[in-house]
Amino acid sequence: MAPRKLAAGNWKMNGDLAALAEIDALAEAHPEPGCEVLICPPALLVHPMKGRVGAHAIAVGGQDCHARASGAHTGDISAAQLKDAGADYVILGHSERRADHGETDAMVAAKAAAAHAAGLVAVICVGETEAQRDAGETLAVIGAQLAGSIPAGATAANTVIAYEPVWAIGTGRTPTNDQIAEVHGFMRDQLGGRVGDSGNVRLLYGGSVKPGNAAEIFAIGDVDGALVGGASLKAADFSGIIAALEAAG
Ligand SMILES: O=C(CO)COP(=O)(O)O
Repeated sequence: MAPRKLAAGNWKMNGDLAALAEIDALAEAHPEPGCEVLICPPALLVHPMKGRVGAHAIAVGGQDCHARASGAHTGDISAAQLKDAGADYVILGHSERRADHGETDAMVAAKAAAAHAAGLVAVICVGETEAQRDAGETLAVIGAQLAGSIPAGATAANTVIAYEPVWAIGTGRTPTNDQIAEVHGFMRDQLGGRVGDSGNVRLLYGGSVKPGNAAEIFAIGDVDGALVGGASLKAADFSGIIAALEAAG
């Protein structure tokens, strides 16, 4: 059976063909990773990255897809096209997409349904802003995002949930362990009855995860891995996070 825990890298709008050398370094550092390893580069790099990965156990994913299978949608990419290019995953509903492109929960759910139809695992992102946390609305916000963003037919096999507090992304700030544990426990409860095999859905934490704080975060109950931005760009950094997840068992 494949390892259940997941170390996922989100390169965002970073990287070029030369950056694919990081894949070689990662594969060398983790010839047989004890957790699942995923990198989501910009769409243009999905196919060359998949080629670079070769037979190594590193999965490749997209960072967004359109809700439709094909058609007159200039500049967009379908889930089937990502799959065709070698992707096995797609990140959906990242807070940067929600902010920059006005993506709503309903749009994220439609994209996730398209991803499932194309055979991709959807990594659905949720998370509160700092103002929402300060107002005591965190669980209400996360509950509403989960209710609206997860499509019918979601299961532990085709869906991963990433909790990414907006205020922790790229800031070097992270929630306390208790705050992460509270949200992850809440999410596990919310998935019950709504997502198939909900106890096995991978729940990732994302937001300023680094080699130096990864072990502490992975020791928190119901944290099944991480969605990593900046620290996924260099193999040396991402490797430290993968090692921490492997050690967490
Ligand atoms: O948004 C993130 C991953 O999707 C987190 O980004 P950072 O790890 O750079 O904070």
